[in-house]
Amino acid sequence: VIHTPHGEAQPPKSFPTGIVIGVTVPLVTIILALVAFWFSPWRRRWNRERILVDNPPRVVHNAPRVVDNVAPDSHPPNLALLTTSFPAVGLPAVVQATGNFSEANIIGKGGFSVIYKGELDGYGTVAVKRLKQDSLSEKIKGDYAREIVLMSRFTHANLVKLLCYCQENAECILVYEFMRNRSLNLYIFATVRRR
Ligand SMILES: Nc1ncnc2c1ncn2[C@@H]1O[C@H](COP(=O)(O)OP(=O)(O)OP(=O)(O)O)[C@@H](O)[C@H]1O
Repeated sequence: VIHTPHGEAQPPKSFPTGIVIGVTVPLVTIILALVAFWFSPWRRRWNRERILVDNPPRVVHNAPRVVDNVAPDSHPPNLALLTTSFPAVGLPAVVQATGNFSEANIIGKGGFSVIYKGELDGYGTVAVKRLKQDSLSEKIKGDYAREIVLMSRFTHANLVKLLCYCQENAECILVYEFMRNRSLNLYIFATVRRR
């Protein structure tokens, strides 16, 4: 209570409601938008794009062409793959590496794939990303081919290395270097945050 010179008691002055609402509502909206963005797939894509923009591709000129790696009796490779130079691996080798895609070797699940840990001849410990058969739409196959074309041209500390691929018997499989002990997100996003 505030006392005037005349001794009359006056109620304490508060901020006008309009100002309080005018400041609080935009502030809360901005905070909610930031939280939503932080957990959204857009942030992941944005981070990936920043890595690619900051680090232009290093084109590999001397790797063997994909077409040289395709066994004569296997399916013809996707057209997009012919434009790249990248090692393919046979399905029997991947089956052996993952213990016939054993449940015990599953280390992760993606939206369209299951990821297995494996020991692949010539590569050592690897992560095998096997696209789910029920997810193999034309779009997903296109994304798979694009991932091979793009990843075969990039080498960067923040990108998990794609070692080879397997496209046989309707299987679409990507073989990556195995990242030990930690979530991939930590590898992918950590350096971007430090910048
Ligand atoms: N190279 C790797 N080394 C170790 N673990 C891996 C590797 N790749 C994937 N994983 C494991 O699998 C999980 C899912 O992988 P990832 O995030 O690549 O799937 P995704 O991109 O969601 O899949 P999709 O393309 O099907 O949507 C990861 O969180 C991680 O635990």
